[in-house]
Amino acid sequence: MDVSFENAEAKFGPRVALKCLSLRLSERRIGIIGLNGSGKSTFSRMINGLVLPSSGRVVTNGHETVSQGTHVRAAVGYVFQNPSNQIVLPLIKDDIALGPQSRGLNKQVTDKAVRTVLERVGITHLAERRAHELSGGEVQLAALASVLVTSPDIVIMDEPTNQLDLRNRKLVERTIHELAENVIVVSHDLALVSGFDRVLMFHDGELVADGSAAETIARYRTIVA
Ligand SMILES: Nc1ncnc2c1ncn2[C@@H]1O[C@H](COP(=O)(O)OP(=O)(O)OP(=O)(O)O)[C@@H](O)[C@H]1O
Repeated sequence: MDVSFENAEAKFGPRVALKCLSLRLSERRIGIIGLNGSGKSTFSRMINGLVLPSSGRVVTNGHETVSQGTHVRAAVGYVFQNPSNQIVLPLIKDDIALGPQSRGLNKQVTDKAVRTVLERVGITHLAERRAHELSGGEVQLAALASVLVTSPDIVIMDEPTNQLDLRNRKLVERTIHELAENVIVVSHDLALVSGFDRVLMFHDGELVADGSAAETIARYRTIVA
């Protein structure tokens, strides 16, 4: 992964959601923490071009997010805060098949890719299930499978353990830790990011801490204390 923010700022109307920021991300596992409304999701959405900079630029794996959005989105898979919204087809296996199908892969190759990713995420038993029947943890894993099947270099997950019970949280946490892809996780779950290579903390739209997980989490505790 190679992500650069070059004097990048994000505004929604007059409101600055992310203040001017320059940094480079190359670590394999990056956590993003901070209070509600601090700019975490905005920052993570700028990496895949969902939010475009109002000034400056963001370059993801060599592609500028404004002018090369298609390349950026191919490189970055995004699991949203409410992943049930990103599962669009009733059956989980059909939804996961959408990615390979949209790349023009034939049925045989698509079916194999779907089987492989279901096994990888440990949800083969959910293939024929309907999204609205699944638990929160199962939905997270199904959305993750839909993203992984497109072979992204970077996977961003926004609040992946939010509202999960302890068992599902552990399941999702273990799955994230086993991913071979580069991972960026936005979370209020400090335990989840505590083993990551680098953790950033935002406060009021500003990057206020950037370092090891232990350093940044310690700083976060001083802010919420
Ligand atoms: N599409 C939008 N339009 C207008 N304002 C927005 C939009 N998205 C975010 N904001 C504002 O930008 C600021 C940062 O929001 P953001 O979602 O990045 O925060 P966050 O740290 O991810 O919050 P949370 O932990 O609650 O998810 C907030 O004040 C929010 O209201």
